[in-house]
Amino acid sequence: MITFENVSKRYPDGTEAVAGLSLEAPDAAITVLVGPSGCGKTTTLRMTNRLVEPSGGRILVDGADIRERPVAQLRRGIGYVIQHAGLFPHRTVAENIATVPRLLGKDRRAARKRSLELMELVGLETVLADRYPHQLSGGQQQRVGVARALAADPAILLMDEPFSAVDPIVRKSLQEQFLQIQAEVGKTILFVTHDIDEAIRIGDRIAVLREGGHLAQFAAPRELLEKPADAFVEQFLGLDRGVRRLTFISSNGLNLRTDALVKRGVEPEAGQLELPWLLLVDEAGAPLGWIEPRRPGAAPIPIGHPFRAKDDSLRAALDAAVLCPTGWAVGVDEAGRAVGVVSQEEIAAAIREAHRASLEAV
Ligand SMILES: Nc1ncnc2c1ncn2[C@@H]1O[C@H](COP(=O)(O)OP(=O)(O)OP(=O)(O)O)[C@@H](O)[C@H]1O
Repeated sequence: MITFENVSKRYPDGTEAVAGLSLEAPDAAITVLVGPSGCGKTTTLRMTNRLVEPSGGRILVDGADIRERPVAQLRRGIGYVIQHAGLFPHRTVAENIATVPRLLGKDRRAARKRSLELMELVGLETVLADRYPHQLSGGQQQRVGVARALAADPAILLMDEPFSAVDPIVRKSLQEQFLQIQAEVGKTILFVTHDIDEAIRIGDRIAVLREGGHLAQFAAPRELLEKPADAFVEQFLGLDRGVRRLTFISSNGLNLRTDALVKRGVEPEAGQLELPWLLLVDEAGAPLGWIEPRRPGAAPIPIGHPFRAKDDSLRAALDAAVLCPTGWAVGVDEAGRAVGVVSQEEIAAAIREAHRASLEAV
């Protein structure tokens, strides 16, 4: 656990970068520091590995003041990933990753073996091991940066905007993979970003900072979206926080109807002819499109995208319903077979129900 106790930083020119920051970053969790430019996120991160010394307060790792340990020893237990990866340009990928193990005295072969293992962990093909950083894409470089930070198996990872130098699609895949890696390695992570969507996607806890390094709110993502502490946090979260909080509510409480499913080549039953729409499925149960029983022979209407009935959120179900011209969402199982359909109206009722339950829980 990393504990900030009333930490402040005033730079020599008088800039108040961080003011009275107190928070606890729990073990094996991702704590995100988010806020507008200049609010002291990087300063806070760099105080944790003593690249910057606080002007006041204390930082503790597992209860011990970080000033009581030699800096080199402290940093050995802390991996650091920065924007643009910060790789050594004249070292190959494998050599970059092996930097710290080599410094710690690991022999060349063992260090290379570890590099290759880490490349696999972060989703890099090992054929890239002997390339130089400039021969990699931005996303690949970021992965090398993460692998290098993990190389000495530190308990703590500090990550400063690690995914911000790549395009949104690569960024999303880096985020997803990062979450998978974290599920495996369970590090205590402090992650800086200015992007609230990234914070909500990856954070277990989110610290929203405002100008001058003041902590505006420290909460889990769902709580942040449901109960922003003040107008600043609310504005920072953006206009669609109502829809985004549905990401944290499971869709498995939705009542999926199965009477609207009809197999290809099978005549609809009498009761089905009363329904406005029927979902045509193939022999294996995969959705093919919507048909109108009153207009036999018309081409099926595409379903848009389905949602995973067991594990997707209400947000995914709602999105599927609003994207489809029929206003119905198709729920599928892990094999992509339709398990039922649900209307926008029923999803809206489930949202109201979830809202009421969360108000009652307060
Ligand atoms: N070495 C320094 N000397 C003086 N002022 C500094 C120094 N480093 C940072 N600052 C100032 O401290 C404040 C906080 O900077 P910091 O880099 O911690 O913010 P940030 O939230 O990480 O910003 P960004 O999102 O733009 O990277 C800013 O006003 C910045 O100009």
